[in-house]
Amino acid sequence: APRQPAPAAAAAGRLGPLTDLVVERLFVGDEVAAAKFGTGKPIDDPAREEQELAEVRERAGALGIDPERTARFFRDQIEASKVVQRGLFARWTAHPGEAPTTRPDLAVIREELDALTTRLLDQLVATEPARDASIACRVSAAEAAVSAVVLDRLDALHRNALRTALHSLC
Ligand SMILES: O=C(O)C(=O)C[C@]1(C(=O)O)C=C[C@@H](O)C=C1
Repeated sequence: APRQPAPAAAAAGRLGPLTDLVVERLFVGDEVAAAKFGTGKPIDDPAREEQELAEVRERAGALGIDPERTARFFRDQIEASKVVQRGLFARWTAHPGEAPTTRPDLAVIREELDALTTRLLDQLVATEPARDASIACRVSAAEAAVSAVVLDRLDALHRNALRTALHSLC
């Protein structure tokens, strides 16, 4: 069964709180997979993605952070969710006994994703000065990622997804 989305444990460093939200969103990907698996509903929903990206571009502008950079960050989060979903679909197809037995409501899950978007935007604002092209940013990102992997006990699939999610952070 997919892990229930829970607040991630506190990852280390100045990018820790942002990374915790990123991990929380990855685990919502488990819920999305459970909502779609066996229904014929495709993992990719380009219209929903465009709506999410348009929304964050607009809100980024209002928050005083770069709209295109913010959209790129969310594109990475969406791609990471798809890494999780594809991996779980493959796992559940190969091992039907591991497939979820209850199907969550995608509409409810999307409300959770929308709530996470607001919190992620707040953290993008808070970390904006730290997210430059510096070595210090990369060290902070690595510190946060490594601690999240350990504290949240991320398996190989979620570790890969986390790498995708943090790809353009610095
Ligand atoms: O809402 C969905 O259907 C999801 O699969 C979640 C999500 C996302 O991460 O926001 C990921 C892939 C889809 O293409 C659209 C959105």
